[in-house]
Amino acid sequence: MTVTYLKKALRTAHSDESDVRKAVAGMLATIDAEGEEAVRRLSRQFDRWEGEIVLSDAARQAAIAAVPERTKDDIRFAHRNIRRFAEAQKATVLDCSIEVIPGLTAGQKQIPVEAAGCYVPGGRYAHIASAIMTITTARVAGVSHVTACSPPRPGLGIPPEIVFAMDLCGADAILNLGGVQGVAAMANGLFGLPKADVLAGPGNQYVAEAKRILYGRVGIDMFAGPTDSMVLADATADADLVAGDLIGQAEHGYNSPVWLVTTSRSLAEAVMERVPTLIEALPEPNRSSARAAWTDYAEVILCDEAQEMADVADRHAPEHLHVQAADLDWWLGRLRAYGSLFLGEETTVAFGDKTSGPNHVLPTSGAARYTGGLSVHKFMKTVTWQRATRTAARDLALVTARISRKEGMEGHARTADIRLARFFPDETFDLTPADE
Ligand SMILES: NC(=O)c1ccc[n+]([C@@H]2O[C@H](COP(=O)([O-])OP(=O)(O)OC[C@H]3O[C@@H](n4cnc5c(N)ncnc54)[C@H](O)[C@@H]3O)[C@@H](O)[C@H]2O)c1
Ligand SMILES: [Zn+2]
Repeated sequence: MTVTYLKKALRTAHSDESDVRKAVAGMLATIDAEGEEAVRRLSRQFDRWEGEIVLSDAARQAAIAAVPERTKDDIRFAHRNIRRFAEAQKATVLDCSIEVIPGLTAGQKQIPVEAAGCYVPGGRYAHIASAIMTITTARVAGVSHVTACSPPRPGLGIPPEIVFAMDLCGADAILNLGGVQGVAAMANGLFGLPKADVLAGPGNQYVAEAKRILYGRVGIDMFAGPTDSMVLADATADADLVAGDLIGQAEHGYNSPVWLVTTSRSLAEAVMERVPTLIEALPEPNRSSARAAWTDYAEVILCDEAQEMADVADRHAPEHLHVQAADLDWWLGRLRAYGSLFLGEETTVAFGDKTSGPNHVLPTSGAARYTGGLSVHKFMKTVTWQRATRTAARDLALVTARISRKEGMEGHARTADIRLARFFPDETFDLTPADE
């Protein structure tokens, strides 16, 4: 491959992994040992929060009353779209059954988990949309109990718009908790709430690492840490739109990579020229985040042809992938690794982030190589069942006994033997592997 880096990243999402891992593992161990007391202490330490942990009904209603009507309508619009999309997904998650051999019927069933814990990030921005994405999806999947948590603002608690969204989307309980302590409180079932079976939601590197370590004890949606975005653009793309889209996503945080991959040197140069102006025009603290993300993490990659651009995209496996190039159907057919794909300049990643329908909780740091984003499936278990007639049991028992003996598993073999003896007392069977 002959790609040319017009700009190279100085750091990657994996640069400071081991420090974060150590810090988070220590915090989780403390919470395991000391429970709610440790959670309160960490909440004081990281979020300067001294107030109630489980939001009371009165506080919930007070927050809802404080949200302007237009904001409520906007949140309802987004909720409707995200719910409609999740419901369409749910309709594709089906039970099935077949007769595998005559008399042996087997099937799969979809069972939602009992309890979900939804993390709504909020350290820097008030991620209203993350509340909608996680809680709505859990509800559509059929989860019985949904807990949501988000970092409280010192002295104020969770921003009222987030509380409104959590309530609208169906959160049973709301915790004034962020970070590792929020994730652990939901996983461990502290503060009188059920233990979460699945944790979902994006967050910073501490949140993502806490979920990763807890995985196994609980299910998680995926590794969803610092956000990343790639734009694939050819000579037909509009440099202003491309530059704006890159910097728009770079404001997420100092460690949010954005990548431009293009076949057009002149487009790349035009974008790189516009970027500094766009960064400087942002308010603080967004400006500092975007500047750091651009300086340290961004890449601009020049390719010879579209096929090569697609290969670069597949290797990065970006969370968000935005094609601003000719022949959108070709790209849709060709691209293999992304969390969510945006086709054409009429849409943009921010539409997906906030309102359009497909989920915005997506795999980051290359996790799109092996998983898609949050969907109803992540809150459901595909389980299987089987039942047999005596005729089918006869065929199955013979083979099971012989394979079990080949494996050295005599106990297994005897569960087959006894059935043959019970169900077919007048017959004799050769239950040793044929070649012995
Ligand atoms: N992948 C996605 O779908 C997606 C979507 C939206 C946002 N995001 C990401 O979510 C993240 C939001 O980050 P945020 O920080 O604003 O909010 P956050 O809620 O994820 O994290 C805030 C919490 O981090 C904890 N914390 C802060 N510093 C710490 C430290 N030194 N040690 C231990 N814990 C510490 C605090 O307890 C605080 O409550 C961003 O990285 C953004 O890119 C991802
Ligand atoms: Zn975004």
